[in-house]
Amino acid sequence: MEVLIGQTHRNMMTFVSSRLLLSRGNFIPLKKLCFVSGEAKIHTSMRVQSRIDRQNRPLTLETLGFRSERVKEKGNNTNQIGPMSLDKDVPRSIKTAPKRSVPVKAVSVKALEIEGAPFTAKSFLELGLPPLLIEQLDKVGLTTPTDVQSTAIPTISQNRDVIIQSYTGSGKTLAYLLPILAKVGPLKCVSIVDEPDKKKGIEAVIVAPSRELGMQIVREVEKLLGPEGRKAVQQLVGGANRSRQEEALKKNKPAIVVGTPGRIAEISAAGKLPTHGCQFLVLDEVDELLSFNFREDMHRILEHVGKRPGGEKPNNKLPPQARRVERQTVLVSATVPFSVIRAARSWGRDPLLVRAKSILPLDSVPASGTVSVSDPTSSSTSSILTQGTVESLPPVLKHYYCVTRAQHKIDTLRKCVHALDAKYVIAFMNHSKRLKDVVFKLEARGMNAAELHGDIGKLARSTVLKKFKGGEVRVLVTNELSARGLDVPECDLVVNLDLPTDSIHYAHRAGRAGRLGRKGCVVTICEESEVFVVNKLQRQLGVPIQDCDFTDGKLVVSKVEKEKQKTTSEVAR
Ligand SMILES: Nc1ncnc2c1ncn2[C@@H]1O[C@H](COP(=O)(O)OP(=O)(O)OP(=O)(O)O)[C@@H](O)[C@H]1O
Repeated sequence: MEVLIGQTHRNMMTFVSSRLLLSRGNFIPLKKLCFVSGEAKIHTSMRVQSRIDRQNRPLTLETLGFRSERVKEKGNNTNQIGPMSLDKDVPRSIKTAPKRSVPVKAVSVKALEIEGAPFTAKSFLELGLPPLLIEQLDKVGLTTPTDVQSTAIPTISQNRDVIIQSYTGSGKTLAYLLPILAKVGPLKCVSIVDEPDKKKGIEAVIVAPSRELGMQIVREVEKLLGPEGRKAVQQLVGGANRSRQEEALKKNKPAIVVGTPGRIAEISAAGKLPTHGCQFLVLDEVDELLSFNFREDMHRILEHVGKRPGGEKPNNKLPPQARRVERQTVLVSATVPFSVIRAARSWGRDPLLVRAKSILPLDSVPASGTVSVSDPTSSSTSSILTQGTVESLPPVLKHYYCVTRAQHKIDTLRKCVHALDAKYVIAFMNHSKRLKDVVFKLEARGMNAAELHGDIGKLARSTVLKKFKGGEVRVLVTNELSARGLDVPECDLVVNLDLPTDSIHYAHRAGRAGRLGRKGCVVTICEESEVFVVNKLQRQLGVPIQDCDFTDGKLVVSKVEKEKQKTTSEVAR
């Protein structure tokens, strides 16, 4: 069961009984929603389901402990950078909800008695962040929160354990960083006074699965802290000099550390990371962090960062959300398989699943099994097994596949880049040994390319990334290393030269393009014998992947595909 969060006036949230499907294209204010009985065929852009809390009261922002302070907006902002300003062709409702190409049957929908919800905040001011932080956001040109930021910031501010799930490039990093910076470090709320005698340790630990992602998060924090405050954050990523990191910890006494599991666990085991009083533990790309490779390090981190829930007894005289004595755990990913739901339940206290337009208490999510999505290749509304990839793809991304022989793949890639006139291309392969060969062949045909993978050393990795971001390299040929978190906002084309292993890997690779509402394409170049895998992927992801070719410098969608799409849209009508 889920809760719909919509735009109304009195900053309150409530729930809808039954599943409600809204028409794609226009965002409908909640108070305008009404009963729909029987079966109605409507395009779905958002699923709304009911949720009743444990005491059988409807879950509202107030039951979450949130009291919104509407703050008057400060005049007109000329430097507004929001999803809307990035891709003017696409209405907000499409950008914030994944496309489903097939009509689904709506069951009866009850009237909504909602008059207010703060989640369509128009500025960061509305989310209760401290003035110093708002000022800093303004300085770096950030004024409008994305939808997932509008839901996650107030929820985390109310000390809730959460899983943040939202599609790639939707701004999840700031969704957890801002409520942390509101309580920790030099930009925190002035009303938070440190106890004078208390020895200050690390107050927030952020874990990421790769060095690149870790450094990207550090840069984001440093950008907000500014030159004076940047010592409040320390990177603890692998591959960097450990003794320098330990010295910096001792000298600067940072409030926040960001790092990879191995290095954090190593320094913690050496007794040089004072995290026992830590307030926040964030696991970014949590489904990856749960993998076997990280098991031991993650175990140490979970045991030693802050107090685990269930230890000390909370003071019942305080209001519910002020009672918290243990660490707050925030899990983040675009893809949330059931292993993450199970982990959140065992590591957190009454965790919530926070999405761009909904908040879902985890105790209402089934322990295992199916997540219902519409199947784009059939006209039925069958429930299919997904691997947590529902709503993981940016809605504006277009997906294609092109069939070719193995020996023609690189030539097809070159044609694809020209046909789409793509400027920032990331091409994924499964084996790093073959990357060099692809780069060589592309360069031989006059296309600037470079390889990026774990074996080239950290300095070379940084240089290649810098060149790619600077436009010097047009095609970045890489492996799974770059699939998660890599943020190159200009990336307009992702190519799968090898098929990803599953829909989760497809989603993360694809999400390097079409970031924050920008246009982008994903092209999977495969052999005839692999087409069934592409079909399976599109079923699991709930997006159409169209058969295409590159002829006379243009992308041509196959006739059969066009017919299929036509039939689909007729059924939808
Ligand atoms: N409110 C905002 N206004 C403008 N730009 C933003 C805003 N929030 C985030 N961004 C920018 O959007 C881009 C994508 O953000 P981010 O990397 O946090 O996405 P993500 O959801 O974590 O993606 P992924 O799942 O791929 O890691 C970044 O360049 C970030 O600086």
